Amino acid sequence: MQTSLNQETQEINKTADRADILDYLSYSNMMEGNLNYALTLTEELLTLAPDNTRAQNNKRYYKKMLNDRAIESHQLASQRGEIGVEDTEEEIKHERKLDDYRNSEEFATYEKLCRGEDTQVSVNWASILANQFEKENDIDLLTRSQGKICQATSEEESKSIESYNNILLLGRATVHNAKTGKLETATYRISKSAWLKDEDDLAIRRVNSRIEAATGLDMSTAEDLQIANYGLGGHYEPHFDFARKEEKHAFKSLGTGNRIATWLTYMSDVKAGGATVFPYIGVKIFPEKGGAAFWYNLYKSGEGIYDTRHAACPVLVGTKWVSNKWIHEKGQEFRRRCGLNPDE
Ligand SMILES: O=C(O)CCC(=O)C(=O)O
Ligand SMILES: [Fe+2]
Repeated sequence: MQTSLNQETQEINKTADRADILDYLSYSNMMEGNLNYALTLTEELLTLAPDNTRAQNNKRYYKKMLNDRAIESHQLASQRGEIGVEDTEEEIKHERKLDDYRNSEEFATYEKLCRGEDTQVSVNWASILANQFEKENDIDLLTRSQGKICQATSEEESKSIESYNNILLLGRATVHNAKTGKLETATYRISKSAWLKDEDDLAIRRVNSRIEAATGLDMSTAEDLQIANYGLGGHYEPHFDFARKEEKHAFKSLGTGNRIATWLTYMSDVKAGGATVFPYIGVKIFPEKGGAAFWYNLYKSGEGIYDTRHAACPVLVGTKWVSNKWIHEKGQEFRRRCGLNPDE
């Protein structure tokens, strides 16, 4: 809401009603205990809508609460013999403070792509990738454009993957801490996920076999299929799927090498938001149920492709279901042969 208010202030052609935003924002600030700010917002609302009786009542109520609060802290201070201490400014609780990363150019590009805007693209990476993929794999059942692959799962498969049983398995998604090598939750990844094995369901076996047929890569060393569900605001900020050289412990316990490729299936449409975006190359993929995205994370030399940095944009309306298949290096020796050309 604060972001909406800031945006409305800057907009020339208004896309939202400022009075509505002030109404919601003052209420949420009151609930969080930011009474002074709630009062300021309500006073502004009353300049726009002087007859709004709820705002008139709220103004009286906030003033009374502020007054009670002042009396209470005065009494506490006098009990402690601290009379004369100046009131300090009320600090806004839960205010979103922007850290350096969120002020960075990369983050601005990520947000731009998430809004569906175009950014500068140095190469048409998506089509390069799609062509390379097409050349190496003879498959007719999939059609693709812009790195997207259609019909990766059927309606029935998606339904059975999102079944009640599997929903019960979902837990808060974690990220890998590069320093400790341990998994932990992080505010930059908000979603729920679960790992599903081949033996769990016929649908999983079928999806995995289709990925093997489509990519020509060996699935026996791949990670289990990860299903992920993003609710409102769910997102995963820019990251790499592969482990960088300094992340020595990343996939050590698996013993299957680095993540050579990612196959991402969209199991739902998303009403608004929820795109997968690649900020370095300006690619954005808005989910389409049954579609998939595929990309190599490593060159044939085994070096990481830094252009694959990507993110899951916040879901704005609706809910998003995806499944991830991370394919590993081991077992691909004859399927995707090593190369010495650094750009291959
Ligand atoms: O959900 C998406 O669009 C991308 C998810 C992703 O990048 C991941 O889970 O590693
Ligand atoms: Fe990812």
